[in-house]
Formats: sequence, structure tokens, C-alpha cells
Amino acid sequence: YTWPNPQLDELESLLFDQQGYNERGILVGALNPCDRFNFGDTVNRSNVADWIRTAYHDMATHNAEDGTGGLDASIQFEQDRPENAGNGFFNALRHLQLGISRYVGVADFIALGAKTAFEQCDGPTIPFRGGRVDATEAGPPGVPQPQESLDSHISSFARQGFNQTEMITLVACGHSFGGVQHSAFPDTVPLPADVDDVSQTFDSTPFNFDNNVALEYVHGTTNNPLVVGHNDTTNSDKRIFGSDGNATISGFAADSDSFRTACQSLFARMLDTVPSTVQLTEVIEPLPVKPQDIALLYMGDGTLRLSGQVRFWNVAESNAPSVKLIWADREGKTDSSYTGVLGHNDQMVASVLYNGNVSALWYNIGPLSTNFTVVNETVGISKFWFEVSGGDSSIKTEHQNGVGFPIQDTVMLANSSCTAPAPDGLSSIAHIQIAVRADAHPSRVWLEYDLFNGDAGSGATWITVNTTDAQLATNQTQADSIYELWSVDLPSSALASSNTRKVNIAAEIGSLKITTTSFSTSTLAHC
Ligand code: HEM
Repeated sequence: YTWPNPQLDELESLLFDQQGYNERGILVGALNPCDRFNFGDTVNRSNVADWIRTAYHDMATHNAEDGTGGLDASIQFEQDRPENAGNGFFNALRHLQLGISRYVGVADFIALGAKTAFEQCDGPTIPFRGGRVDATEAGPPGVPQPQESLDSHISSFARQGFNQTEMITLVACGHSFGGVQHSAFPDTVPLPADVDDVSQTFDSTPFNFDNNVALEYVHGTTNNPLVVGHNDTTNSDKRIFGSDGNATISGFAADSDSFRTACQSLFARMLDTVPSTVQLTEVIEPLPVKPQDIALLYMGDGTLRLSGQVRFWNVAESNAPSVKLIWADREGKTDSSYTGVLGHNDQMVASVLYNGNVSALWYNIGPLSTNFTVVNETVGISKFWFEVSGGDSSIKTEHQNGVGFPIQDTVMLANSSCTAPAPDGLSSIAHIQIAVRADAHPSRVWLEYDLFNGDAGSGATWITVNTTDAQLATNQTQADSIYELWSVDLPSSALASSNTRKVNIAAEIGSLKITTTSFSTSTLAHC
């Protein structure tokens, strides 16, 4: 895709800013190491297994015929159903919900969680699409349960869109992780003496993807509680694996590569099973050159400060290039003076598990001593690009296939913005000043910020975007012939349940809506 695209940029970052500098720790951080479990010390439980099971149970109510249900976060409202026994969903959701924003909801986070868990813990790479839509209420029930007959499982998977071989495969792929917990299934897993609870695992390597679930089943060494459980009624894995005379599962036991490939494609299908009204995005690949948090700041002295960061994908620190920024002015013209340096040091390195271990380098716009580049406000800026000088003294221009990286200089934060204590002495008020090009004549200028909403009963969460309108400032002393100032006060209470405490500026000019990247009010100067 072409930068910028706020939804795809956010998904790309969640997928590929995994570890190291600028990491988005929410996914990989909770899966490292793979036996990590955030909630209590029950032996054999893990976030990895909870996250994968959550994605399956959310998807499993899909109806392929009428196109309803699928991976839509309706699991948030369905946790008290017998088919969703155990606290794994609650555990998974209360972590994954923390990352949501106006661009990426709970359903996308459930899918991201399962994908990342699978890959981080030795599974193959799953292509990822975003754009799932969160359900606002429970859907019809229909997750398969262990006491049901083979026929009912076959028809349940058919309803979900999977044939019998795919059913065997998907169950084996999922049950490469985790196990059955006594407290959730007391009739299936007995409680040994002297422990409060226990989880009996599906194979001997419950925290990592491998074909042991098939191998141990075929060798007769399995301890899978849904195969060798003392109550044959709940031995659903035994009935499912054996339903084609063990042909599929024996193939997986004999050939771990075929198991990997089969799980890779079925996991992708599982995560992409959504209501037919939902249109998923393209498969998101890492951008080779990705600007982030690019912002202009109006200084009121004839200059604008350009700041932000740029990530260069799949470059090792030992080959760190030197990078030059070049830009075009408001009219699209460039000049030999429209150039700046990018700052980098050996700490600004990230690592990503993506078809192997990839490293990415981050650079700041401007030298590290200031982290900004000065733009003359009279000529402004409309797009930028990079000249990358490799160790072999070759120079490569990175300009998004000639498009450049666009930036608007119509609306931006002014550096006269500041925060002051509120009259209650406890909270604060941000006095936000916004610079708007005097020739733009916006019909409306406002602030936007994401607010968390939660339903205490179900534990469901969602984001709403709150807005506060700005007015043309009565005091224009900081303004000049090119920019006028708008102002708005934002009490910190307005951001009370904002997940990021970040705010962006928006303006409506004709039928066009322009937005800036977001900033944190906590970084503003004190008045
Ligand atoms: C007929 C179909 C299935 C049945 C009857 C079934 C049944 C079960 C049961 C009873 C548990 C124990 C849950 C607990 O103790 O909290 C479990 C765990 C699990 N299932 Fe399934 N399952 C099925 C299909 C799947 C599929 C298709 C996947 C994923 C692709 C999957 C992934 C998991 C995972 C990862 C766990 C471990 C959870 C943990 O350790 O916390 N299952 N399953």
C-alpha cells in the first residue's frame, strides 16, 4: 500500500514493530517466552494457547451459508455459554483489548493475537488482513463441544466452512498448543492430590507448534485428554482424528512439513472467516521505508519544524546507511536548500520474526541533537523522500515509486500551545493553539481523541472518537500573513478514559477533511 493510510499504518506497525526500538510490545511482549502466562500459576497454561483458542471460538459460530458470524469479537458477549467454558477468553481479551484504537478493534486484535502467537511459537507465517468489524452483541451459539457426536462435529465444521479433512487438520493445528483444564472440564481431567487445578496437555510440547500432537497420537504415547480421557464420551479428538481411518493424522505424523503447510493455510482461513458484510484489507506486508509520527510544528517565527521517524526494513546495523531527507515545497518544487539529515545511532534497531529474523533500523528526522528539520513557512512543504547512501557508496532514492511521502502544511499544532494547572489544582488544562493556513478558510477546526468504552457486565470494550471544536483565536499576535491561529482548551478530564492520551487536529476545508498525526498533551510546555 502507499503511505500514509492510518488504518494500514497502524496494523503494519502492530504486525512488524515487534521487538527492540519503537516496539509495540502488546503482542510479542506477552508471548515471550512461549510458556508465559499472565494470569496465575496453573501449570501448563499459556497466553499462546488462550489466544489461539479465543480466535477459534470467536470464529466457530460462522455460518457459511447465510454469511453471518465469524471472527467478529462477539465472543466478548458469549463467555457465559457452556461451549465457552474456562477463563481463557477472559484472560485473552483483557490483554488484547488494551491495544484497540479507532483503526484496529477487538476482532482484529483477536486475529493479530492468534497470528502472532502461532508465529512466535514456531508456527509458519500467516498472511494477515485487517478490517474486521466488532459485533455489538452475542451471535448464535455453535462452538463444538467434546461430548458431541462425530456427525455433529462434521456438520458443525461444514457450517463453519470446513470439510472433514480440514476439520481434522484444524483441530490438530489448534491442539498443538495447550490442554484441558480440570476446573473447566472436571469430568475430563481429574485433579491430582495436593494441587488446586491442573491443565492436561494435548501433547508433550504444549507451548510450541510442532506435529507432536499427531506423532504421539499415532505412536499411542499420547496423553491428550480428548483422546485417552477415561470418559470416552468426551474423547472428541479421538473420534475426529480417527474419522478417516487415521489417514490425515498419520500423514501429519509422518511429515512435519505437510502439517506446517496445512496449518498455515487453514489458520489464515480461520482468521479471515468474517461475516459476509465485512470487507477485509489487502494482505499487509512490511513497508520498506515507513515514516511514523511525522508532524509539523508552527513556530511563529517564519519557520515550521518537521519531526518524526522513519523505519528502514530489513537492514542490519552493520550496514546502517546514512540518509538524507529531501522535500518539495507547497507548489511541488524542490531546491538544493530543501534538505536535511536523518539521525540514527546503534540503539535505534528493531528485530522482527518474519520469515526468519529480520532487523529494521529507525532514523529520526533531523540530527539526534534536535530531532527536527527547519522548513521555511513561506514556501511550505508538500512531500518528502530520502536519499540512502549504502556502505558501497551507492545512492538509492526512496520515494514510494515516484509518489513521494505526502505531507500537508495547512493545519498543524502551534508551539504556543501549553498546559496549565486546572482550577481544582489536581488536573490540568491544555491550551491548544492550532495554526491554519490563512488562505484555507476552514469551516471547522477541531481536536479528535479516542475514548475507551466498556460494558461492565460483559467486559466488552470499544472505541468512540470524541471531538472538541476550536475557534478562531481572539489573540493573533503569534499569527502572520501565512498562518492564522485557532485555539481550544482541553481539560485533562476530557482525556480521562483516552487509551493513548493522544490527540490529533482535524479541519474541514470545503468537502475535504484534513488531519494531523496525533500528539500527546503531556509533551506540551507549561504555560
Ligand atoms: C471439535 C472441535 C473442538 C473441540 C471439541 C475442542 C475442545 C477443546 C477443549 C475441551 C479444550 C480445553 C479448554 C480448557 O480447558 O479451557 C480445548 C482447548 C484448546 N483448543 Fe480446542 N477444541 C476443538 C477445536 C479446536 C480448534 C479448531 C482449535 C484451533 C484451531 C482449538 C484450539 C484450542 C487450544 C489452543 C486449546 C488450549 C487452551 C488452553 O490451554 O488454555 N480447538 N479444546
